[in-house]
Amino acid sequence: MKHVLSIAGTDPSGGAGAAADCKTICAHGCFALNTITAVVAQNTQGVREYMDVPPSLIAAQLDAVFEDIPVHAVKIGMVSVPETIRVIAAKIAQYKPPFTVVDPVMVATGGQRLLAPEAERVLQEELIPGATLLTPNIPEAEVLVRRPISTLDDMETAARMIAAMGAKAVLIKGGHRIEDATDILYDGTQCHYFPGKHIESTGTHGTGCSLSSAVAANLARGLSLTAAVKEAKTYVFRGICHAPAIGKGHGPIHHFYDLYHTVGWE
Ligand SMILES: Nc1ncnc2c1ncn2[C@@H]1O[C@H](COP(=O)(O)OP(=O)(O)OP(=O)(O)O)[C@@H](O)[C@H]1O
Ligand SMILES: Cc1ncc(CO)c(N)n1
Repeated sequence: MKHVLSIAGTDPSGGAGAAADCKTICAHGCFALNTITAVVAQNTQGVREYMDVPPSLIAAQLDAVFEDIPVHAVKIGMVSVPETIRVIAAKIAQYKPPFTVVDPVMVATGGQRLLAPEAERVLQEELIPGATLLTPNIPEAEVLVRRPISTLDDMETAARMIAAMGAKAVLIKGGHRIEDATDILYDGTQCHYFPGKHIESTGTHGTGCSLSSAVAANLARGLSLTAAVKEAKTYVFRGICHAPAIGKGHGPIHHFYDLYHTVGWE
């Protein structure tokens, strides 16, 4: 069985962050490991407040996992402040997991910031260069490239520009588009399109967390980057289609726990 580590903030309403990551990783037949970066009081209606976990405790969590259990892939989500980013980057450089998928979480669905403004540059300089794959949504990509993105051509250009910042590959997610939900992957050589219909739904809380965790799990399972992204997008699309009506705001997607059956623990 493959072990996938989520490094993320919490969501007590279970739709985003560490909870979404764990559900997704388990649904992909992998074993979910956790490191918490911030304790967030949020629900389907928005973020109320949060407290960052001290960097020494983040380091201790990561040491506890890496010294004990082989990690086949890592997914990094909410990193909040420069000190959090620096400690995670140092531990990734120390333990060198085979795959590191970075979701550069900046703003929650309700508009609340989850990344301090002064952390944007640190994320770009210290976390992007170690990433196997960076998965910004359109607003996050706009912050990174400092220009507006509206067309698919803009997305392609942005993906190439972000790859030039040091990520091996970049997936710009199209969930914020209105005409469709096409995602574009730049793999360091060429762009691949992952077309998708935009579904009008309130069950889209944590789609980004689930997508990046699904890609990390698929890479750990041995899929190629393009296959890992294709399967992950299908997983999230189906999750939105079958979203349970939970909460009064933007609810979670459905997770398919019967997708992969583990027949042995090798
Ligand atoms: N309404 C939608 N219809 C179809 N696909 C969607 C929709 N919303 C998001 N997706 C898909 O879900 C994945 C995540 O994309 P999105 O742009 O929503 O990420 P995000 O903004 O980081 O998510 P989060 O809500 O967790 O912050 C992508 O594959 C995207 O195409
Ligand atoms: C902890 C956390 N990470 C990411 C997001 C973005 O969906 C969120 N709302 N909360």
